This record gives sequence, C-alpha cells and structure tokens, in this order.
Amino acid sequence: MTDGTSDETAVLITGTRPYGGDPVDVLLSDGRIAAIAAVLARPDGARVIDGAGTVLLPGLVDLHTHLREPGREDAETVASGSAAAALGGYTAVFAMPNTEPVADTAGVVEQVRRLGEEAGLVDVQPIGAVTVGRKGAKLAELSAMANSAARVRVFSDDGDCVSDPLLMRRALEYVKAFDGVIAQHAQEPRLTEGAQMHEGELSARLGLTGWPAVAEEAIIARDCLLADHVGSRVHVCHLSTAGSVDVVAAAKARGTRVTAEVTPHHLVLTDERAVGYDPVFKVNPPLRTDVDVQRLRAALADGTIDIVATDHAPHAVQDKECEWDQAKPGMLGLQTALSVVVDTMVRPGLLDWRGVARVMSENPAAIGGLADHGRPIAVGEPANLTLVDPDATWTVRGAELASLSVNTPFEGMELPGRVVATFLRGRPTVLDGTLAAVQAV
Ligand SMILES: NC(=O)N[C@@H](CC(=O)O)C(=O)O
Ligand SMILES: [Zn+2]
Ligand SMILES: [Zn+2]
Repeated sequence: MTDGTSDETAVLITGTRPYGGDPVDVLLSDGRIAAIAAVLARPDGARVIDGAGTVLLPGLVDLHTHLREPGREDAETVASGSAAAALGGYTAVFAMPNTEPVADTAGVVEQVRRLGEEAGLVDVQPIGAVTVGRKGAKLAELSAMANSAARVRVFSDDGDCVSDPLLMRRALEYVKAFDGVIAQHAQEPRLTEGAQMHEGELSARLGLTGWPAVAEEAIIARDCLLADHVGSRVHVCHLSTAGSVDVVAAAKARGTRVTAEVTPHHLVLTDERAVGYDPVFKVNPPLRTDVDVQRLRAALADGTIDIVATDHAPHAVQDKECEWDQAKPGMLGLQTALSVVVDTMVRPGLLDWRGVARVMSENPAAIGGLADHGRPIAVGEPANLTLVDPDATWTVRGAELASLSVNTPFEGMELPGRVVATFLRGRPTVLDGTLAAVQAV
C-alpha cells in the first residue's frame, strides 16, 4: 500500500525464482501480484516468507479430480480433497461429476461449487455430466449447467465413455455455443468387457482379462473425426498408450481442436505392478508398458500431450483392500503429482520449470476456461501461486496425506520436489508445507 497504512494482507516472498529463473522479491497485496524486483522493502504489516532456493510457479490447475462429494464422503469430501490439492500446489481443481447423485443438473454443480467456496482452499470448478445419470442414453441439460452459478464449461461422463457416436456428436455441437469442451474417457465398452489390466503378455500370464490399447485409440480417433466434423473441441482424459499419442499427433497436424492429458501414474508406473495382484495399482485406463511410458513422456515434452491431470481417485479401504477383480479402479494423485513430474520430466531434462508451468497450470486453465488461473507471474495478475523447493525430497506415506483415502501407488517411495507454500488470491493456503489456518473471508 502506498498511503503508509499497515497492509495486513500483504505477503513478501524474498529471493524466489519465478519459473526457475533469477531470484527476485515478489510482493502480494489485495489478492494480486503488487511488485516484482531484485529487492523490495517490506511494507508495514506484511508477512515475510524466505523464498531462497525456491521456484515460483503459477498455482497448479487440475483438470481431472474426483472429490467424491456428494455421496461418498467416506472416501473424500470437497474439503479434504481441497486440502490435498492445496498441499500439492494447486489453486484450482475441476471436480468430476461421477458422484452420487451425478452432477448432471444445475443444482448439483452449484452445490459442489458452494462446498468448494466453503472449504476456501482452492477454486473448485465443477464438471458436468454429458448424459443423464452418466448412463449414456440421453443428453443432460448442458446449457442449464453452463448458465448456472457454477458456469460449467467442461463436460464428461468420466468413469464411463460416451460411446454412442450420435450422442457424442450432439454433445460436441451443443457446447460450441459457449466454447465448452467434452472431456472423453476413451474406452470402447465392447472391447473392454470385464477388463482388469493392460492386455499383453502379462495379462495372459496373470490370468486377468486384458484392456487392449485399441479400445482407447479407436475412441480417440473417432472423437477427433467427430470434433472435425462439427468444428468443436474435444479433450482426451488420461491418455495412456503410444498409439494414442500417434492418433492425437495426426489429428493436431490436420487442425483438429483436440487436447490431451496424461496422469502422473502413467508417466512412471507399468503393468508389471500388477504382478503382486495389489489393487492399489488397478486403475482405468490401466498401467501400460515401458514403451508407452517413454512415449507419453516424450509427447508431454513436445506438446502433443497438453497437460498433466491427476485423475485423483480416492477409494475407501474396503473398495481397495480386496480381490483384484472386485477392487474399484483409481489412485490418489493430488499431493504427489508435482513430485512425479519433477522426477520423470524435470530431472531427466525433458521439461524445464517454464514447461511445468505450461502443462500443470497454464494449459489446463485455458482448456477449462478459468480466467484467473494459469496467468503469467507479472505485476497486476491474480496472486494464485505456488512455491516449490526443487531440491527437497520426501517419502510418500498414504496415511499422512490429507485425503480421507490412502490408496497411493507411491507408498514408501522417495520423491523429489516439495510444495513449500500455496497462495489463493494472495492468501496463503499452505505455509511451510502444511495447511495454513483458513480465515473466514
Ligand atoms: N481412473 C479410475 O480408475 N477411476 C476413476 C474414474 C475414471 O477416471 O475413469 C474413479 O472415479 O474412481
Ligand atoms: Zn476416466
Ligand atoms: Zn477420472
């Protein structure tokens, strides 16, 4: 503040490196970035955070999160998932609609948005279902959700594929009016009946029904053609195979409006994890081969894959600690995503911090239409930011994560990169790597 009064909302971060560049001081005030300079004086009343050795990034944005509320508050709530997100460096998450009831009406998406505001840790942006009850038979009221207070722009039947090509075509046409996007869970249902893991040598050896790569690739190819035909936007959820990379690359080359995401777990884990029949490694789409993993990393580096999205999928203990074929698919992701990206992309030199900001903040915000996230680190911009210690390492313990569920596939693993602080509109949600007390606004 320039009038000499004390500014209790101000935060001065000293010596941090925006995008991993040269160290600067950054002043946050009134929800925005107020100043950036080599050295800044501390305004009266400002909190000072020693940022020496840290990298400053725009707050991360997750386009694919399962918060489980309403309906499965035993596995996760909007509040607990928001805490996990803030601790993971996120300032915004898109909540998938496969809740109970399904988020297929203005009422439910507004409820989810309101719960997010009450938790106050990240901006929770609801995703609306494409079809009524996610049953794949009849389009949901997309415009009612778009025009609601939740301003829905992303629609998905995630968990299930919109496999009917006519419904998919209509959905794509419908969302064009408000620049919406259909996020497709690409899984041809007939090719994956009873599927338990990646179809390959290993599934045959383990006696588990296979989920062939073509079941994903065929839907992506079809949806790219449909998006071309109607001139609309399609987004591919959790792309997992080398062949899918080829399909998306070819579509982008001819101008298709397609974007794609990869999850952290598909960047590092392979189908070999199924050997012990531990359902913590059961996920949709399944963990693939090392050839796929290497190809996904390269595609994320060269921009064929636009973003990293967590597909954070908490499940109650009884749904995971059971026989493999009875277990629900899905794994936690919000608190480990950045570290996995550091491990698989930054350390090997495939992506620099500028690139991390692009794939974990800027691109997801742009795809989902969030105006105040994924912004440049520049004076006047909203202060949605995360401060990362790139040199710290930590050991993942499911029981210590903020999620109500413990199904992390990274249990006991040492990972690089630690979120030190997260700021939502200038207010710290995380400080010293722990949740900051949330003040009622
Ligand atoms: N990824 C998963 O294995 N599970 C997700 C649904 C989904 O993303 O398809 C879930 O909701 O649990
Ligand atoms: Zn899915
Ligand atoms: Zn999902």
